[in-house]
Amino acid sequence: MSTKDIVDTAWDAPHPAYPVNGTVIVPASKSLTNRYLLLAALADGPSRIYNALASRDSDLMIGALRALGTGIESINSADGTVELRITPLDLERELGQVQIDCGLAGTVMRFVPPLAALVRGSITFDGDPHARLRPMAPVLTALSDLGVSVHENGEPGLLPATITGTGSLAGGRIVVDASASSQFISALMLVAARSEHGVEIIAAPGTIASPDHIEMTVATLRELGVEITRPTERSWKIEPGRITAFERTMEPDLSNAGPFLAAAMVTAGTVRIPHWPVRTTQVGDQWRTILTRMGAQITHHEDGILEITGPAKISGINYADSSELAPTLAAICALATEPSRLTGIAHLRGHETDRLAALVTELNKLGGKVTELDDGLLIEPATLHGGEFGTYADHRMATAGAIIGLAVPEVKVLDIGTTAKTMPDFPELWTTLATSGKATH
Ligand SMILES: O=C(O)C1=C[C@@H](OP(=O)(O)O)[C@@H](O)[C@H](O)C1
Ligand SMILES: C=C(OP(=O)(O)O)C(=O)O
Repeated sequence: MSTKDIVDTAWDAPHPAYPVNGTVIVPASKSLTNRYLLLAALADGPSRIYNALASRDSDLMIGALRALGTGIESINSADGTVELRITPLDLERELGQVQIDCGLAGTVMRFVPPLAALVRGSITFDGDPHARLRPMAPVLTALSDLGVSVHENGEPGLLPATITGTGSLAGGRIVVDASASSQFISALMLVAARSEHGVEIIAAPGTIASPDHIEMTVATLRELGVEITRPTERSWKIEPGRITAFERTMEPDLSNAGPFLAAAMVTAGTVRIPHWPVRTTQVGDQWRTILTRMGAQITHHEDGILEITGPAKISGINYADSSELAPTLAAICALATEPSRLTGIAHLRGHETDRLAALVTELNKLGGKVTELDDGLLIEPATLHGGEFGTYADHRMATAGAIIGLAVPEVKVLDIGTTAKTMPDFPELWTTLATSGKATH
């Protein structure tokens, strides 16, 4: 059964009788693929992305960039990976009126509007029903502060919105509230080098959500020749200049590696993930620290394979700023023998769904003891039972439900097809891993 056929049905989460023992090739990083795609559109020549992610979020980014005039050719390589050949967009071209579907992709709804300010045309952004609830105000306000014409077509600070680009962006100094998402700062950074005078971005007082993702943006830009300085700890100055065309191979998505590592954790099994990078800007590299603290044995072999063996009993953890790892981590914590406290994740209320509310509701429905905190979750040990696990169009809720189902019989995950956002092959990869232990017993 393909992922498409199982959308909207309850999926019987595999519940193996044996610890898992398998190797999983994890698809490419969403955050890296979508950053490199956007930068290729603005680069000083044609670029190539090897091992690109093929998923709903990357398709939406490709669709948005093509609509703005970027040439993108997708080639299926003999080894099963996807190569993208990108010809940058022509900022002189008159585009007229363009509609962009953002789906539920934060990287499309936040990263592409600043690009729309650089082209010539009237670009309208909209998305899934839930996309209309995700915060947009800081990026729209920043563009307006930079002199760009922004029209909010619905509720203020939300999609749909129209940006009218004139083919150039003067640049300047802006204050951005990044407490609801790091993507507001990343979005402005990604296009800033192509402005006339550069852009200085100052984070407004308060928390900065998912700061690791801003570091990823800075590192990616610097690697392509963009000059960025840090006037203060809370500001970034991006100088005007070229973005160098490139050829890059995408790393596996280490956040999406999380559920497979979790499979080893919750069955006391062993999982191997090839191509784990030695150095990376991905937040998912934190799994090595997090899961070791929770009792796993983890080895990063010289050939690049990360191997994890789960413990007999999972320890609890107090952890701050787990960012997009939080739903997966919460599922592991719900199966731990000690309490856990996940903090610094208030902004998850504005993700694909209100993830704090969704995790409390769905884990507690299965007998869990999860309490919502101001900025996170308290997860106490409890004996879980089977039942339906709702996913609210959120790919990470779906994988969280699958993790619980691996350890608890008769869990049914609603709309497992939502994993297509970043990992369309998840059901097949998961079922293969879930049955991988048998051969060894
Ligand atoms: O820049 C990115 O690629 C992302 C930034 C983070 O967003 P928030 O800062 O909104 O958490 C993360 O959760 C999201 O999955 C991807
Ligand atoms: C928050 C996430 O996605 P988005 O890029 O849509 O913000 C996520 O993938 O966990």
